[in-house]
Amino acid sequence: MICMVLTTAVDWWRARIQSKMKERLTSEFARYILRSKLETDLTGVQANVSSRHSSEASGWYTFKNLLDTVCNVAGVVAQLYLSSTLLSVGHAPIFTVLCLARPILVAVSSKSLSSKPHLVQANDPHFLRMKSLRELGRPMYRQDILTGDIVEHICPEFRRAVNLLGDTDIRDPSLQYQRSNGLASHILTKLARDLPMLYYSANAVYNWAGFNLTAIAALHQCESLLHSTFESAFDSVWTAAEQVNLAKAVYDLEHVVHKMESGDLPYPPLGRPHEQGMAVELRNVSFSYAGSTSNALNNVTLSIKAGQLIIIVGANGSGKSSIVKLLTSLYDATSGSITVDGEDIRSYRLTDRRHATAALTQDHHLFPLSLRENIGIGNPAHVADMGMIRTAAKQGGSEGVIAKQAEDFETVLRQAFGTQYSNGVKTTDKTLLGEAFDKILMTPAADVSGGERQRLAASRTFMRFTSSDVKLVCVDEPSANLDPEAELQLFNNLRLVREGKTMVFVTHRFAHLTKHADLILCMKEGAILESGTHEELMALDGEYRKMSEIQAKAFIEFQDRKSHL
Ligand SMILES: Nc1ncnc2c1ncn2[C@@H]1O[C@H](COP(=O)(O)OP(=O)(O)OP(=O)(O)O)[C@@H](O)[C@H]1O
Repeated sequence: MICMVLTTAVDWWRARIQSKMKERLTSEFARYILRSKLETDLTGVQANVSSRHSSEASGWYTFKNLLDTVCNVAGVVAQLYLSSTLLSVGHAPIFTVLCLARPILVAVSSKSLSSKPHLVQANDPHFLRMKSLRELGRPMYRQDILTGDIVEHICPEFRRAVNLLGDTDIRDPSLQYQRSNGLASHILTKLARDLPMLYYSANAVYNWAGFNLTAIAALHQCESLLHSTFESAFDSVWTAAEQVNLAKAVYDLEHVVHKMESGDLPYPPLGRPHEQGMAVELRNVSFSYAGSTSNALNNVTLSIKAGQLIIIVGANGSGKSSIVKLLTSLYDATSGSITVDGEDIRSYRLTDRRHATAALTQDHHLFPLSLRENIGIGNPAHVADMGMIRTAAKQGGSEGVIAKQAEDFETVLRQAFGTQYSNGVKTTDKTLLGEAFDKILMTPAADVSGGERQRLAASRTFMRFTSSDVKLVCVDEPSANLDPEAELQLFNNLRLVREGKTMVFVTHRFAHLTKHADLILCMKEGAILESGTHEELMALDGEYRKMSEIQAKAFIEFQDRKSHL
């Protein structure tokens, strides 16, 4: 009775601290995983560094499994001791071996992928097609599917893929692997279970003097306990091995392929006054993206002096954005050299290089945070400074966008869902729960248009300019979603904060910018075709002049249309 009370008390106490420990360890691993993910370079993201095996819960389950293993082994030792005291000296080892037979057979014959290094790839074309078609149910495809009126095409195609797949086993590969044990080993393991019973039954018949009924009953009980403890001990040893691998995978995230090289030099270099902006030189730089067979940049040589305003123009795919990605340290050059203020770019600390550059592109996303934080985060040191945030909003042209939102600067676009589910409650129920559920589901998520998103992203970049660390600004066609007036305003505002910064503009609509440019680069097929000032390039009568004239024509047509309206 004392044992029972003690066990219950320990169990109660264990359940309480277990849930607390689980939450703590899981949150700690979640923080670790988040940091690793946030720090992964674009090269790492493209290399698709798998995080399939690294989950927040891994650490906890590893810890729990190791404890279970220790408990199970202790249980086995205790039960072996008990059975040996019940048996005469000669019988104890045989009885133990017979009890061990089944768990050992199960362990030897069972096949598990978990502790083996393995690779899995689905290659059945019908399975892959079925998966792809199933993806089309995601909300991101909804508009294309509705406007394309293709529901009636997708459903039969899905059925066709399923039919073609037939009876192919599509369960998890580890389950498929486990199943393939032969019938003989199956029968053998079943038989092994009865070995101890056979042994003491035979002994009871042939050696009845050495066995009494009480001993048999106690042994029977002991044997069942031993079976289950052995089995769970083996199980927990296997699972612990697997869990340790999973926990290791979380720590491996830290060694993710960060291909970007980082040096030791601080930037700006200590003791060197740095008021003018970053000076950059590219010498015979070639660059190709991971997995790509062709070069995005071929032997590019160019010199950007501190504080200059550079404009890069050229056809689609000519390598303009790739130059920006090298300048903003998103990638390293494949060959050739890039120097910043006279030193190899890779000799500077990567974090310093990133502090010193700011980029405004058309690929920015708004974070699921308040609009205030979305802008303020541009300069984390002043994330709560409403004065600076309002100025940045004005400069980026997002003041009006924010004023339109229900909660002004505090509006959160696409708030992450917390816990949200219902059980047996429908939105149509005329009950308090039904109404509450309806309200939860019907609260529309605030959203903005493409151009408005662009303005908010621009405001974040303006906020970033408030940091005196920024010495190079790269603006890569941020105007794709902006109307011409907003675009002009944005460029003018960007020029106004140019002081002490080198600026690189990539644009297709360069007419109003050229007069401010110190240098214009015209690119074609990954190389710089022409470079110089607007007048010099016009005099060359080449690609730049052609593009410029097409643009001027389009501009005149636009002005004509505007005056007619
Ligand atoms: N992530 C990527 N992976 C592989 N290849 C890429 C990637 N991004 C760009 N490329 C290729 O690199 C080359 C140069 O692309 P880049 O984006 O630099 O051109 P761009 O002049 O900026 O084009 P656009 O005017 O269309 O923006 C193109 O051939 C493109 O297909």
